[in-house]
Amino acid sequence: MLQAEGVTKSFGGLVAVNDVSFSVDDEEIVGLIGPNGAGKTTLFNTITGVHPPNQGTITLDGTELTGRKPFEIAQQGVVRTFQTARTFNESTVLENVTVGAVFGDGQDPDAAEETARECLSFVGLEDQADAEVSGLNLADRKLLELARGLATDPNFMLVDEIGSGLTPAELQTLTDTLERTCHDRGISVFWIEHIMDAIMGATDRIIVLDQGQKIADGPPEEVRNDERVTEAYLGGGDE
Ligand SMILES: Nc1ncnc2c1ncn2[C@@H]1O[C@H](COP(=O)(O)OP(=O)(O)OP(=O)(O)O)[C@@H](O)[C@H]1O
Repeated sequence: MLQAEGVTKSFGGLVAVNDVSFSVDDEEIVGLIGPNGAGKTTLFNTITGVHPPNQGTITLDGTELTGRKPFEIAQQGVVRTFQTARTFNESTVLENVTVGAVFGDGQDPDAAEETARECLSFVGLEDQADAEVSGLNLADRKLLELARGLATDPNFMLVDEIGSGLTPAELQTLTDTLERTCHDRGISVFWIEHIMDAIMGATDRIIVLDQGQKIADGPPEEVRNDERVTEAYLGGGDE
């Protein structure tokens, strides 16, 4: 279980994350939403060690993550996927995922390739193993990003706006893959997404931030009908 207590992160005078406490249980898939500038990315950065909190604590299965370096946090099994897939375009799909297993999980090359093939199969990209990454469409790049994360053998996955730019069918495939990641592989998923229908349909619980503060935390249908959440989005304007 990931547990955050009273996490605060300021940039100069701006309090981007303000006294936020929450938990993500084992094998739980939790959405993180909120208007632009609410503090979602900053909260992710406090977990991964990119921007350590000024106050508060973050633990994973009782191990203190607060104040540790990003690579140490990654070694604890916390992996993050990015909005824009950070892949090596000149290499093949299989090589990209193998790198995840070698550097993320310390596997030797043969074991890493076997892990990579299994992860590609899990996300449905096994037929593309030998394709160059530069030839993949956007949806497949996002699945590749997930496979790379899975190859590091994580127990906690942070997913950052992976749904943008996809067709409804592609989004459904991605959402199903995230749900299977959580429920079949036992990996907790903490997922920032702006596409409401996707996140409402796929998550066990949703946490809502507004202006750095947590304003709701509950099942999707409860959050959808929460007055504070509606107000935050109306006030936020463009979402
Ligand atoms: N490195 C930084 N230096 C200064 N201010 C920052 C930094 N990172 C974020 N902020 C500020 O912190 C606030 C929260 O930003 P953050 O990116 O976490 O919001 P968000 O909810 O992820 O927004 P979006 O949905 O637009 O990505 C914003 O006011 C932003 O300008």
